[in-house]
Amino acid sequence: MEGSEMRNRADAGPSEPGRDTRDGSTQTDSFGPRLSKVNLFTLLSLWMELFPQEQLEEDDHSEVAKTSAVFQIRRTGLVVARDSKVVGLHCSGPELHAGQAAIIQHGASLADCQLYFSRRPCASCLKMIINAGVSQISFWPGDPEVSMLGPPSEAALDAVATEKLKSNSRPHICVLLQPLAPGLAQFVDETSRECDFLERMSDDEPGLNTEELFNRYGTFLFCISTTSEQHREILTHMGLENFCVEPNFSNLRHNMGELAELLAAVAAGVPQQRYGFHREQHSTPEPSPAEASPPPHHDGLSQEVARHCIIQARLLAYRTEDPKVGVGAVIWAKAASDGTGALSLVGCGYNAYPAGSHYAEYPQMDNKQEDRQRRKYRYMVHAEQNALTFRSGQTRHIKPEEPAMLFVTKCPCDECVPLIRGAGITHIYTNDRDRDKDKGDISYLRFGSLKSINKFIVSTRMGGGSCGTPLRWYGCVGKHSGPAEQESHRRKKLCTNRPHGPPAVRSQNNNSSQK
Ligand SMILES: Nc1ccn([C@@H]2O[C@H](COP(=O)(O)OP(=O)(O)OP(=O)(O)O)[C@@H](O)[C@H]2O)c(=O)n1
Repeated sequence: MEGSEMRNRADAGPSEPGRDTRDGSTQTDSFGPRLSKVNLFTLLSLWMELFPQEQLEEDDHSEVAKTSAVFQIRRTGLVVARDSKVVGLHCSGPELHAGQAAIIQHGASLADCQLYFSRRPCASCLKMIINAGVSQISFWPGDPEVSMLGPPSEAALDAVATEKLKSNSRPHICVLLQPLAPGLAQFVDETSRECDFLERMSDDEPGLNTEELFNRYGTFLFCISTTSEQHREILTHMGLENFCVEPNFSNLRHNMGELAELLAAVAAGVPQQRYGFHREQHSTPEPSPAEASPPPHHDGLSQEVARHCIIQARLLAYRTEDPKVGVGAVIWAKAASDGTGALSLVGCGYNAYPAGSHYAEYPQMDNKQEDRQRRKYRYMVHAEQNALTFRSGQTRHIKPEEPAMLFVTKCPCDECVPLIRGAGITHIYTNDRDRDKDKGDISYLRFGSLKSINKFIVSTRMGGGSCGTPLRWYGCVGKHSGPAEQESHRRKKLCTNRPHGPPAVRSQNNNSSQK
């Protein structure tokens, strides 16, 4: 392992200092514990591995598929970060591995980037990535891309080659896992159960058992499902013997388990069934249930892909710096052709104070604070604004011929609508809970009159939810109003008056924030 470093930060202390609570005494709400950047990137890479797979084209790819099966090539997810900002989200496709897709898209601009893989990449990917001059390669310490659970010969050859590449390379090749901030797992679990998507369903179908729906989808694990013995064997073959000794091994499995459960909880908050994004029709009355049968696909984007992307946005929201409301946004354009089908990342972000600033220096109050100077609104950069500012690079300017899709966990506000339109976004996927509200310092009045952009609003299937059941569409003005809505609005917050949980964790210096 000369020249490279295998680091386990699994037993490092909290990744970020505690939040400055100078104003805490007057704050009734405070955002919960925060996801560390390393863990966000790790989670996004794991989630990318599950990007809905495009159908293999029989003629072109069947041979590739057969070869992959023989060599047990596992699908892999990849996050490319530059200066701690996500500039690429990739996954293996029918033909290209995730690492190869990244090389094709970014080329030499991978230099000095940090790569987060959901599996240790195979030697053919690794050599190209090292060659591109990346500064760091981190991978999830489970079964590698050339699976150790398959035929041994290929895996053994690949393991020898990757070890040699590691020992001769400049970039740090390592395992980076951080423990979750205290209380984060519980916070994510609670907020996922109260997620807008589940909440909307229970509002509309009061009898619906959302708890059951939540639990049903919360089961996938990343190499946590292998037995301890198998896992030890895999680690040993990968040259990670140092993880096999106690207490390292238990710490590693514990940290992996926590992250996998967190991802499962976030994904479970956006159920696959009884739910979907549906295009809002302009100037036409809401169709009756009998007429309403939106196709499963719209503009070529399946419900599965839309769900996948909004879950990415929800993961980003757990990096918020807003004391009250976490919002995440991700923008994809139709362009590339790796495992993401025809999608290529434009940018992503979450709501936060301006990059490089000290959180505590800024007002943090909401509009319940009478002194307007102490309100956060003039300082907080919105999720969409960060996603548009920190795009993936020159190549990711939004081109008129490439439909650009924004997935955002909260309805765009009046400050963001002109930016979104001006940037050339063609599709918005969101929910419409605050739509048409004027809250004084922030208002949501312009979204409704936005006609030039296709709007897809989360809606739920009515009356049993079998595939043939007609759908009822939402996105209608003023649907939620009155005390019930206000109560529901109060509960919708990612964190509102949490009865328990540890003190909030906050970075005082957000130099490295993804903006
Ligand atoms: N599309 C949006 C909408 C809102 N925000 C974020 O959400 C915050 C405002 O949230 P909102 O719920 O409208 O207002 P609050 O005053 O926080 O809460 P309340 O509902 O109690 O008024 C903004 O500061 C911003 O951080 C965002 O990032 N992107």
